[in-house]
Amino acid sequence: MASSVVRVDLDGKPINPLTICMIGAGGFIGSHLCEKILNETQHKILALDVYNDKIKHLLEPDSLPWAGRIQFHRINIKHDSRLEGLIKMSDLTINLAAICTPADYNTRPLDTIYSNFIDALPVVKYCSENGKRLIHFSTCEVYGKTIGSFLPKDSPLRQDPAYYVLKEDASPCIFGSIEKQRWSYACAKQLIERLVYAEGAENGLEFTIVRPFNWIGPRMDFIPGVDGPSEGVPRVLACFSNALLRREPLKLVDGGESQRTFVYIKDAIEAVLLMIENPSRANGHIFNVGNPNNEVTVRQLAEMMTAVYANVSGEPALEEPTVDVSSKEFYGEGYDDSDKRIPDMTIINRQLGWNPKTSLWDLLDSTLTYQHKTYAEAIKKVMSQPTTS
Ligand SMILES: NC(=O)c1ccc[n+]([C@@H]2O[C@H](COP(=O)([O-])OP(=O)(O)OC[C@H]3O[C@@H](n4cnc5c(N)ncnc54)[C@H](O)[C@@H]3O)[C@@H](O)[C@H]2O)c1
Ligand SMILES: O=c1ccn([C@@H]2O[C@H](COP(=O)(O)OP(=O)(O)O[C@H]3OC[C@@H](O)[C@H](O)[C@H]3O)[C@@H](O)[C@H]2O)c(=O)[nH]1
Repeated sequence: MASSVVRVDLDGKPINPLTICMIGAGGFIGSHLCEKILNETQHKILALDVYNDKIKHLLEPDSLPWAGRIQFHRINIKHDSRLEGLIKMSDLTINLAAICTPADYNTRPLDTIYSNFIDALPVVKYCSENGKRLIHFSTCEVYGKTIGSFLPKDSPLRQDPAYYVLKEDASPCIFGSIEKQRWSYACAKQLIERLVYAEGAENGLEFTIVRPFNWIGPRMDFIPGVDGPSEGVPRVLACFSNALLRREPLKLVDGGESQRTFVYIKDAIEAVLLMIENPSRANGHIFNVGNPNNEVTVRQLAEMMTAVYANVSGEPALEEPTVDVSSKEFYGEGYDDSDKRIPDMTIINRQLGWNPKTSLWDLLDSTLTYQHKTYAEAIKKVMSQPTTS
């Protein structure tokens, strides 16, 4: 519950209640951010999205303690004249709306580019023209590949952090060729970052850019055939959860050699709340938000999730828990991958004093407990239905 004690910022100054226009509030990150803001602050939320399933529990019933502080607007920002008015009514806009599943980047590159660049343009423009603060969600994918990935496999320099740690103000953005349409998303996100940055430099827009590094946890994406299309391909957490729930082998794309750092959504959301409530420390900055201590290869992630799920569900793991697939088979033509993603934490540490807390084992334990509770019965039902041939 939000306490009546006056909240203070990192410099000890009282925080006035804000009205926040949150675009994409019905998604994975948005749902956790809404929950946190409603539970712990007095801020008001104008929640914009095309869907609200993931925030239904925050909207109903009317007797909820924060009922007057969240208002849902079913809006597609591609074409809705209400957008500017809602931004004008707010102190701060947070833009989370995007197509952000890799399976779409090379198969629906136009939708990906429109969603991540063109559709975000009016949001930036309305904030700039109306003197409103903007927190824009970008991605760690803007870094693309590491410099180290271009070194010979046996080069000792590959072990040198200078060749792989990703720094907001120093690392280059390295993408593949245009035929590798995987990079359509990263490229669109990079251009909108540059636009936001330029609005800050030329027109004084007060902005913060967030680069999430694989935030994971409950409510991420969908389970194909249960709360999303059967043929849909979500991000890796939901792909692996789906396989575990169905007792099918986890698919390792191109050997599962790529590396990722995973951060627990609840840790990451704390960083976002610090940005919201400390504008003087957050404005004008780009922040990596990730957990450099939680690095694994995708193969290791599969092994850990298999072990944790066996524990959570009480069902023994499959004898052959993984299977290799090529990226062409899994994602189609034009897929490419980031090799390694370690966030440098200097800027977020210095400006906001934020550090992630949760280990990968712990976050997988709570997330897979949620997946099992939420989906195990539904999957049994789906799997017992006769398939149409
Ligand atoms: N989850 C991560 O680890 C991660 C990593 C890097 C970047 N990001 C970025 O963070 C943001 C949120 O990601 P998420 O994981 O919550 O994704 P998500 O898909 O769960 O949420 C995005 C939400 O935006 C909504 N949306 C999309 N287009 C819209 C439109 N035209 N009008 C209104 N609503 C629209 C969707 O319905 C969805 O609810 C995205 O910008 C994404 O690129 C996330
Ligand atoms: O079933 C699967 C799914 C995915 N993978 C692999 O697992 C890795 C991670 O895949 P994810 O689906 O989580 O997506 P990525 O980490 O590549 O990109 C994500 O990162 C940052 C965000 O901007 C986006 O949410 C998304 O682009 C990739 O190497 C992918 O090839 C598998 O091996 N098997």
